[in-house]
Parts: sequence; C-alpha cells; structure tokens
Amino acid sequence: MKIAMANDHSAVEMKNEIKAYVESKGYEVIDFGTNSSESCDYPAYGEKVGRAVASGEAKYGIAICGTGIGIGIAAGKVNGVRVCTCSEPYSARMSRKHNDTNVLTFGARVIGVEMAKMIVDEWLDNEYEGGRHQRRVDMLMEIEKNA
Ligand SMILES: O=C(CO)[C@H](O)[C@H](O)COP(=O)(O)O
Repeated sequence: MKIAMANDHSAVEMKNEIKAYVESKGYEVIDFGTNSSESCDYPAYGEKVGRAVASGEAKYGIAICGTGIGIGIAAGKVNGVRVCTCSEPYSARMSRKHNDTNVLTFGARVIGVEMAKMIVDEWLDNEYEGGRHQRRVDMLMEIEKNA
C-alpha cells in the first residue's frame, strides 16, 4: 500500500524518521519533499499529499509542518480528503474508526518522534468501522459537493 508524505522546512528530520518507520511497517512511501531545510511554503506540500490521495496515487497521506495545522488545511482543500491533525494517539485511532480520515498531519514543533510513531501506529493499524458513521461521512462529503 502506498502512502504519500510531504513536509515543509520545519519537519525534514521528522519526515525522514517517520518515513523510515512507515516503510518498516511494510508501506511504500511516495515522498513529495521538501528535503531541504531552506524555508518553503507548506500549502504547496499539503496540496501535493491531498492530490495524491484524492487521485488514488496513494491510499493515505501523512503531512508534517511546524504545527501540522497549515499543511493539514492545505491537504483538506482537495476534494475527497478528510484530514486529522493529531498530537496524541487516541484521536488518530478514532479518526480512522469513525471519520475514515485519509490524511494524517502533525507538528514537528509540537510532538517528538516517539509520540509521532504512536500516532502513526494508531492511525495505520485501525480500520474504518462504517455503520452509523457512514451517514456522517456522507454528510461531510455532501458539504464539499455544495461548497
Ligand atoms: O506550522 C506551520 C504551518 O502551520 C509552518 O511550519 C510554520 O508556519 C513555518 O514557520 P516559519 O516560516 O517561521 O518556520
């Protein structure tokens, strides 16, 4: 299964650690950069991840900036993307089970690598439950259609 990853300048080291971790779990990572610590603009990187997921090039996306917020807003602007920005594992887990999120973001200036790995584990290792949640996810996607 393919996972799209991207980050801004604040998160190169974190991206490399998490990329290696995700690969060690058996996923193939499509790395959209940046791989430079030179200042860059997170919307471009969030958009790359969002488009890769929406097009089916990747099943899921993981995007990292300083807070995880800006890059998450950017990814979520792409139709079909449901983003969770997490600083702890419980929300990551529930976002898969209830919200069928397909892009995870977090902040390299907010959490450490070990917490990020725990978040990634909960997010990747849990399945969407469907059932009553499908009606709500459908409602989310209707908002997008009418935006
Ligand atoms: O967290 C972010 C967006 O939500 C960015 O990583 C942050 O705004 C970049 O800041 P700076 O240019 O000062 O390094």
